[in-house]
Amino acid sequence: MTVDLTVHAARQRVSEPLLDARLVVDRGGFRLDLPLTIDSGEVVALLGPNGAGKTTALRALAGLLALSDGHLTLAGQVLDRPSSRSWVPTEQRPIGVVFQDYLLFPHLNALDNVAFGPRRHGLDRRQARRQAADWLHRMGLAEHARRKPRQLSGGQAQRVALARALAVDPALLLLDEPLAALDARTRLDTRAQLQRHLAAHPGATLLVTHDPLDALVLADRLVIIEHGQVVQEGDAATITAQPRTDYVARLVGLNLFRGHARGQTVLLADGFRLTTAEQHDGDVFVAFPPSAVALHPDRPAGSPRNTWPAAISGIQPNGDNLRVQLSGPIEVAADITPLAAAQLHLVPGQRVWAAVKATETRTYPAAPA
Ligand SMILES: Nc1ncnc2c1ncn2[C@@H]1O[C@H](COP(=O)(O)OP(=O)(O)OP(=O)(O)O)[C@@H](O)[C@H]1O
Repeated sequence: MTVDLTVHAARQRVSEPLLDARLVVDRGGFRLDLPLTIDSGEVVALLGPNGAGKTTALRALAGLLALSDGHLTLAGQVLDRPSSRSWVPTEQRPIGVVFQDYLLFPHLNALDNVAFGPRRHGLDRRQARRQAADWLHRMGLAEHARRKPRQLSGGQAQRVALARALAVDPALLLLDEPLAALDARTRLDTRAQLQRHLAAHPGATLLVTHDPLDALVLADRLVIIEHGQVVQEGDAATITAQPRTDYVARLVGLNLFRGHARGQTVLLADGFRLTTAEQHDGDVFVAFPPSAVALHPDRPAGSPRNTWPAAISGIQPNGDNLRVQLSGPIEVAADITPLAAAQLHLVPGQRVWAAVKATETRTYPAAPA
């Protein structure tokens, strides 16, 4: 009988996510209420605009902020549950943290920075250093072991910080904007290396980032929060195909409108009508990429298109193209080539005609599936 129960309990444990949390934190007038589960080996990216609650969530997980309600369970251990007054302090949580600005100890060399974690977890100096040397080797930093942080490049320092976090074999790895402080080139290399190390990490990983590319490359699943609440969650392909808020649409580089569909016509709240390729009935989102928006000096001929007069409110470089912000009956972004911009003599304030083919739009129901 006892054996059966044990087996049952073990099976239950296997099917449970490694991290199982509902993070409720009240801070002044702000409330975070974030259900969050992460499986072993899974990388989840937490995205959101400024002030959405990402740092609050990280701090609650790390034990730097107490939950007001909800629970936080990691590898079967309750780390924080206000209702049962359960609380495990930061230093006893099996969690590794990598911050944007590395936070390495400036007076310790790379080896001792990495050895710090294992030392704190009870290994003696020699064992801790051996473990640290092994991690530096895996990170391709063996020859930099004796260097102080100021003698390392940004990318190297970030890898030392990652080695330090992983050296304690954490059940949960927290990455707070880990690539934000790096220049573009280093970022590319470090992102690729990080991807390899995360794939090998058996624990759960939560990556907080503003950068959609980091999230798309590094994460298995995206959780997007706004005002302390989840607004969208899923894999990159689903979110990219069907954004559900303006923030998510901008994140994935799409123009997004909400309206009421009847057949191939969608009536937006301000009375503007968009013609779509697909037929729908009811509340829908209509999305199209900036590259689908064509600009013309005069009203374009041919009618099965959406056309409207617009004014140019901004122009910025965007990769090899220019991203043009348009105001008018609807606000959209358009991507055009520098050559087209020169031919149209585009300047802010100028009036143009915008056009989007119905076949370039995607329409999907606004009520969550
Ligand atoms: N020490 C504090 N006391 C009270 N409110 C706070 C405190 N720190 C942050 N807040 C509030 O909590 C909310 C969430 O902030 P948080 O820093 O978690 O957002 P974030 O998503 O990390 O933003 P960012 O991307 O700008 O770092 C904000 O409304 C902020 O004003």
